Amino acid sequence: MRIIGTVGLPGSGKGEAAAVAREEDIPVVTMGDVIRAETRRRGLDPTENHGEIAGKLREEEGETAIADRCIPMVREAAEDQSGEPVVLVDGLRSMAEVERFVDAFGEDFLLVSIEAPFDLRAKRLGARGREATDLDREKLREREERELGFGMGEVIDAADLTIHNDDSLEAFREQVRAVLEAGADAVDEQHAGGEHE
Ligand SMILES: Nc1ncnc2c1ncn2[C@@H]1O[C@H](COP(=O)(O)OP(=O)(O)OP(=O)(O)O)[C@@H](O)[C@H]1O
Repeated sequence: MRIIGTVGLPGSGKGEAAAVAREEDIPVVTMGDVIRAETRRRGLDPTENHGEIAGKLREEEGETAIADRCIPMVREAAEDQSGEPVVLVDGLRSMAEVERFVDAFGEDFLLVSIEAPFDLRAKRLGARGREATDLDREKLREREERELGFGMGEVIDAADLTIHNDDSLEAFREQVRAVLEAGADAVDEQHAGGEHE
């Protein structure tokens, strides 16, 4: 079994990595979806109250509230597969969450950091234009600081391997496919990264 967790600042390419997994029929558990579902359950608007509910869940149920809800979903997605199961978990944000996944899956859990410089992420998000914040560099900075406040910087530093997403989209997708197929072994073969510059 291989459980691949991704971490990355806004616009780094996590959604794109999840799209590659889906194309390969690899199930994706999106931590943000768990928060969106909870926001809706509380009768609130997921586009406006997402950050607030993420914080509330952690306050009410502890730091691993979101990871705790994801783990049974990951197990179920793995059990549904024949052969060697692979599941992608999109969007880990704190070391408490990482530790929860390591407790649950041990060596089968691989933490992958997706990295790109701020200007490139701002440009790509501007082109994506999915949310109002995509077009606003200041809002991007604010979002980034909030994420780092949850401890994302430590998670990035703790990653087992790094994919540098500073080339073409096709080059990035190729690296993601290699990691999905071979896990950490993909790094030596594909030069998918691993060293911080
Ligand atoms: N190497 C690349 N070249 C060009 N465009 C890219 C590249 N990587 C990602 N993109 C595009 O940049 C945008 C941001 O990527 P993506 O949506 O995957 O980021 P994300 O990490 O999921 O961001 P967020 O956390 O803000 O949702 C998307 O439109 C994606 O298609």
